[in-house]
Amino acid sequence: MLDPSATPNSPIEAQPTIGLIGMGAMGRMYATYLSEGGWKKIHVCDIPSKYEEIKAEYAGVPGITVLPDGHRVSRTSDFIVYSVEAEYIDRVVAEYGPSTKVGAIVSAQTSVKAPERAAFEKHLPEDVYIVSCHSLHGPTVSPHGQPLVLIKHRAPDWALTLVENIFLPFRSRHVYMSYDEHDLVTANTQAVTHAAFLSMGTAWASAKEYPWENTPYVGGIENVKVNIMLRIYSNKWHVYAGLAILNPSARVQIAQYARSATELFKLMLAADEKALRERVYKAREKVFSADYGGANAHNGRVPSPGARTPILLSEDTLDKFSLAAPPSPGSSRPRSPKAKANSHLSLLAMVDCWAHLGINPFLHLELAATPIFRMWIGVAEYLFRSRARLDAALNAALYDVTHRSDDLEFVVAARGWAQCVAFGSFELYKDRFGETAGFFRARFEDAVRVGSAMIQAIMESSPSL
Ligand SMILES: NC(=O)C1=CN([C@@H]2O[C@H](COP(=O)(O)OP(=O)(O)OC[C@H]3O[C@@H](n4cnc5c(N)ncnc54)[C@H](OP(=O)(O)O)[C@@H]3O)[C@@H](O)[C@H]2O)C=CC1
Ligand SMILES: O=C(O)C(=O)Cc1ccc(O)cc1
Repeated sequence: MLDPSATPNSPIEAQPTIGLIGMGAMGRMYATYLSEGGWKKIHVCDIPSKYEEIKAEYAGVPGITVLPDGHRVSRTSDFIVYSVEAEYIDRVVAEYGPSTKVGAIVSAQTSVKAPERAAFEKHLPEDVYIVSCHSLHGPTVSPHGQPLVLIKHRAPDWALTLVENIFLPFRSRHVYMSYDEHDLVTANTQAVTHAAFLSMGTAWASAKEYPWENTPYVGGIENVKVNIMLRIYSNKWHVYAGLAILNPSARVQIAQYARSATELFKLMLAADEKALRERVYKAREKVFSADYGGANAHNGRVPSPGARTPILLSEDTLDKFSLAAPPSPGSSRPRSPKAKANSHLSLLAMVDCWAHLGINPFLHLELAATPIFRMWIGVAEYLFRSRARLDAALNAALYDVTHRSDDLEFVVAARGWAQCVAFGSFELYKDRFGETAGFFRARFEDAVRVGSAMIQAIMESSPSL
């Protein structure tokens, strides 16, 4: 093992060679920003069979050299980032890790860190350092201003400084965590949020319903739900499967989400107004009151939700980000009919789940929120901040039976996703994901475009976030 105290200053030259193993969506995004940021020696590879194709694609791109495989990248690079499927990280590090250049710094983009850490500790030589990373956003979101988690696991200070400098072109906000903290935070934020959106998508697909065509629900925060659901289903299934199945904390959160949805739905079926109101108000108090002190609240550093500007824009502004067909020339689209309240089971269950698990979403919002998690809190606070809106949802949930079939589909979907994650089956996850994604595929292109514009507008409207 290198002695960090013996190497107080970086022995690596001013233009380090940066290695990227895995040139999928994230590897490519890293290559683009590092190249545009002026780094001159970026060695990249994907699996050997894609060598010629990637070489042709990157011919002439400043700074980038495509190599045939991870051995060549590992042997020649001072800083290496693996951006491969979480499910394969052990296999890939086992193969290329032993080729790592002496004294290099090794990192990975994996969304769940437990298997990555195990792979690094098992397969990397002792004379290399580990400073890992995780960009908390998808490949189509600009990294500017987004959180970039940095994990100094086995390294001297200069190595962390070097990694920070290499990533400067991203203009991301660096967030420092340990491997364990990372997995707990991302279980609380990403995994359970994705479970909610995956369930919405599966419920709509099972009901053979395109939600943007279902007029009672179209517009406002419903646009946020639909756009984000589609954004998730248009991404790679393995990203969501990995961070849910391989993160032990995530199972607990996802199971609680399904339990919350089921229990609330049973109260709705029984028309037990008293119990439902008590439970939902209690959750609201716990999650949204200023003096909330849940298990994850850190020394009173929790910002008061009442003191913050709400995350979401007005409903009128959100109406613009719709996937519904544009009005024909000369006619104006009627204002979205919002008179019909939605039972909002997916949101009631989310706040109930946060309350049960002692998760303070606002603390995560400050430190390490992905854009999707940010939107989701925004939707939840939109409903829960207003007693009138919340009561309208509860009345709809209890007494408007037209919501029952959608709510039933949602509960079945949430339970199915939770069971799939609990079983730890990548195959089942892939099949479930693919089936729902197939139902929505035709709208992915539009959804990514409209969703990116919506995320951008929401970010710009709340500069403090
Ligand atoms: N997409 C996202 O929103 C985010 C993803 N992440 C994480 O980043 C990592 C990569 O995700 P993403 O880029 O989206 O996924 P992709 O599937 O787009 O990219 C992964 C790439 O790694 C390649 N690969 C697999 N094995 C090897 C190997 N032995 N040598 C070289 N390349 C290999 C894959 O090839 P093949 O396809 O042939 O298997 C693929 O091209 C994942 O761990 C994910 O959790 C992190 C933040 C955001
Ligand atoms: O914002 C989200 O939650 C996304 O879905 C995009 C995403 C996916 C995986 C990550 O590790 C980080 C971000």
